Amino acid sequence: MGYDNHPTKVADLKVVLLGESAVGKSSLVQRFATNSFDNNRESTIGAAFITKKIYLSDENLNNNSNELKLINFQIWDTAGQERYKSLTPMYYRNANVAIVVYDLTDYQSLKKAENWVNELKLYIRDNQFENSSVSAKNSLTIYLVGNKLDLLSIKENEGPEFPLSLNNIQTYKTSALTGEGIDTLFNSIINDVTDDQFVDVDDLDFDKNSKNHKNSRNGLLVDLTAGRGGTNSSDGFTEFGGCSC
Ligand SMILES: Nc1nc2c(ncn2[C@@H]2O[C@H](COP(=O)(O)OP(=O)(O)OP(=O)(O)O)[C@@H](O)[C@H]2O)c(=O)[nH]1
Repeated sequence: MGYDNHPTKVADLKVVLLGESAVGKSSLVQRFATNSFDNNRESTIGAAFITKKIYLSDENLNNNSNELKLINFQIWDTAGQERYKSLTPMYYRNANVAIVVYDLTDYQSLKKAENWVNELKLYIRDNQFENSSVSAKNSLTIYLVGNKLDLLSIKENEGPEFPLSLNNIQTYKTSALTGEGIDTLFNSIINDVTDDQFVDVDDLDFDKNSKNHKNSRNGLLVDLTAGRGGTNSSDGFTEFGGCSC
């Protein structure tokens, strides 16, 4: 099957990034979206919104049904500065995935990540209480990410010791600077998307004329035309909407 074919199934995946300021949330998103890194990134104001399409190639699928699946990542990159904290529930509400980021070289940022995980657990508990039959479509999965792996020397230990409350959370180590660990993190997120999160394209108004530039990366077909918007002072976007980055 050729990849000029259109996807047969599509899943919208709402992702939110949370964590202390300067741990590298925006840099992780940039690495994922455009496989690039910006040394002079400015702190996010409010939140930034980025979209990214990932096509799942045949070898990613556990069946021989000639299906091409598409995951539409809708990523909210929140500002880590304390003054924006009260806005954050607005972004994790209705999210499918929360990526809680800390800096592997900064113990305080791990404590902050622990606070976020506890807040998210309370949200999940209350949400499940309200909806007794929660499907994967409307549940929230937490991924804990220690970033700046490149700053840990081989001799050093594996980063700060984990508080017990974080023991049952999936954890990953990344470097937005080198790209190490980014594919592992996002492949896990993709693998955790369940069948009931996909809808048949026949049921959607899919734009059959859209042209996507696809690139093979670790078995995934990656659409390099990521869109972004939001209020990040470094790129000057002041409203939501698609533009190339
Ligand atoms: N060495 C190293 N530096 C990184 C890495 N990721 C980000 N940085 C740097 O850390 C600083 C903060 O990165 P950001 O991506 O802006 O951090 P943030 O968590 O989005 O910060 P806020 O927007 O304030 O919440 C920048 O100077 C980045 O260049 C990494 O993996 N390794």
